[in-house]
Amino acid sequence: MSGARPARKSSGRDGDETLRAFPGRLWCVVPAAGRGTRFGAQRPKQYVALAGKPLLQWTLERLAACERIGGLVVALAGDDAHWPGLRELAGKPVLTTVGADERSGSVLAGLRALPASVGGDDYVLVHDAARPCVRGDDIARLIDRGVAAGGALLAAPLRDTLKRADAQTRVAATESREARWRALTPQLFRRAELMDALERADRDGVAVTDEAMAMELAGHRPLLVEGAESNIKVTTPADLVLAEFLLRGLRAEG
Ligand SMILES: Nc1ccn([C@@H]2O[C@H](COP(=O)(O)OP(=O)(O)OP(=O)(O)O)[C@@H](O)[C@H]2O)c(=O)n1
Ligand SMILES: C[C@](O)(CO)[C@H](O)COP(=O)(O)O
Repeated sequence: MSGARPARKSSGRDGDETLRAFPGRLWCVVPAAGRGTRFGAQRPKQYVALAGKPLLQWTLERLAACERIGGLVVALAGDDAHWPGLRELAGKPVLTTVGADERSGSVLAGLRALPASVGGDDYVLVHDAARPCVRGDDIARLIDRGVAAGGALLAAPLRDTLKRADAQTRVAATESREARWRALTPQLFRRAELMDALERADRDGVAVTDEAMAMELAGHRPLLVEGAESNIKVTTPADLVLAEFLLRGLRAEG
């Protein structure tokens, strides 16, 4: 990413000349306002170098390359000093807004910053900036099955034996892995329903860790759509090594 510019709240007017999002394609909100505490780098992990580019650049490029996505809204930290001022990727508009102290708040800010042309009943995607290895075919399958189901998320079935630990990190119990899945992103919901669910969780003081949790609390039953195990979330430095390996494989696939 070229020279950094401070994050600023984009209004619909900012990208009017490119807001003609590709007809029939969905907008994607990208929460990218985290601090990367568990990663422990000098800069927020979304800006650490990954295969020669900032991690966030990979994620945004992979989303913009997806045929089914028409525009991106990136929620940035108010003091983000690394954002390069992108306004377009692959001919698709890139808008920004200021995120919040929690991921759910950043997602809500992104939903609010979507162009007015995105109606309340329109489906939108939410994808972590920290997941640079997402596959376009997974996104397409999520959209096709999620729209039919009224909302969905990519997920991976738990394949390891699951242990619960006591305070001394010793096995307290072995938990069933039957019907247990790991939630991934993107997650796909109607704009208004998701905003209502997130606002309701916030009012109720419930800390939701993904969009589907907020939707479940609001009475919805999102569909799990199996996604690639390679769609990892970069949380610690060890994940970055794996992400570089996975990206190389994705590039080899073309
Ligand atoms: N207040 C926040 C917190 C997180 N995120 C984003 O949500 C995604 C998943 O969050 P996580 O992996 O937990 O990132 P961090 O919160 O930065 O990591 P940590 O918890 O280690 O600080 C990331 O793309 C992150 O930038 C966000 O937009 N706003
Ligand atoms: C949204 C998510 O990636 C689904 O697994 C996860 O909940 C994010 O958690 P984090 O602690 O904010 O990284």
